Amino acid sequence: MLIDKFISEIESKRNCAVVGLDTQYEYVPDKMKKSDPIESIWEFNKRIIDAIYEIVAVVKIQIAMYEQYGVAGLDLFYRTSHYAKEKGMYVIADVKRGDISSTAVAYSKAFLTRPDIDFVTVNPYMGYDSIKPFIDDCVKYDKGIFILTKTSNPSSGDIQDLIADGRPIYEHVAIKVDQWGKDYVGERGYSFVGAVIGATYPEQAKKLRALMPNAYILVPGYGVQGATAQDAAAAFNRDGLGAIVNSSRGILLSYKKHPEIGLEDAIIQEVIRMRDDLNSAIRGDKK
Ligand SMILES: O=C(O)c1cc(=O)[nH]c(=O)n1[C@@H]1O[C@H](COP(=O)(O)O)[C@@H](O)[C@H]1O
Repeated sequence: MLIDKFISEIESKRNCAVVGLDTQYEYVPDKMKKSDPIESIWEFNKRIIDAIYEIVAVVKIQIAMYEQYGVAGLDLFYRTSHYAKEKGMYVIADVKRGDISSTAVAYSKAFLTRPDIDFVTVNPYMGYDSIKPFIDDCVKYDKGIFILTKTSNPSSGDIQDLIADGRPIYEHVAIKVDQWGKDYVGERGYSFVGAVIGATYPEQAKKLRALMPNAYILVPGYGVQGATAQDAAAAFNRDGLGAIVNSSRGILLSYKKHPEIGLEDAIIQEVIRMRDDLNSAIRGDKK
């Protein structure tokens, strides 16, 4: 199962960090900027992937950053996913889809039938029939999903924290994630039905971790959104597994903090710093 191979790859790289390719033209170093934003971003993405693929197992590509450039941007999204896959990386398409089942079937087909995409993010607001087409395709094509459960943003509590039947809605979502994923647990004890929990909510993460012990958790919010490795560690199980931690701007823009070194060196330095920071918080490794 994909989820088992995915875990082995994270273990062999000893790195649960996800590099978020939320790339936009403004992020490209001035020296690399060409008149065509698409080609500039492509060059930037390729150089980042070339720099990281031996030490990082996973990239997350945020589709909104590409869609803002229209059809050429979408083509760039797929060129990027294809390139990362060619380099042996796991690819999460961060698309946050969710709609009635007939539409969800099409959304799922758009991403999960592709060999260059391993996981998608989905929104559970519309309930099980909006998620099931993705689960069916995960079975058919050996893929995985991450279901938004407690998101990292400051307003995530507006709806997710409301109390229903004595507990916050995000806990109800976690219980559903656990139920929906129970039949799809691989050899390593994790299901391909995963969850998203923001690193910015560590207290909630502890409870949620216990409510869905078999879910792999995508943890955004490390770095620019203010969460620390200690915060992110709340989403992990005792086995040191069970979660992956994303940083996008923190890595993409790291070259600005180190003008004295080249782009690749700055990216590698930041990725290694993040990896060691996480391993120290999760397993007590020496930094
Ligand atoms: O699903 C996500 O990845 C996600 C969920 C969430 O709760 N919060 C969150 O920030 N994200 C995504 O994670 C990335 C965070 O980017 P940085 O804040 O730049 O590291 C963006 O692509 C967000 O869309």
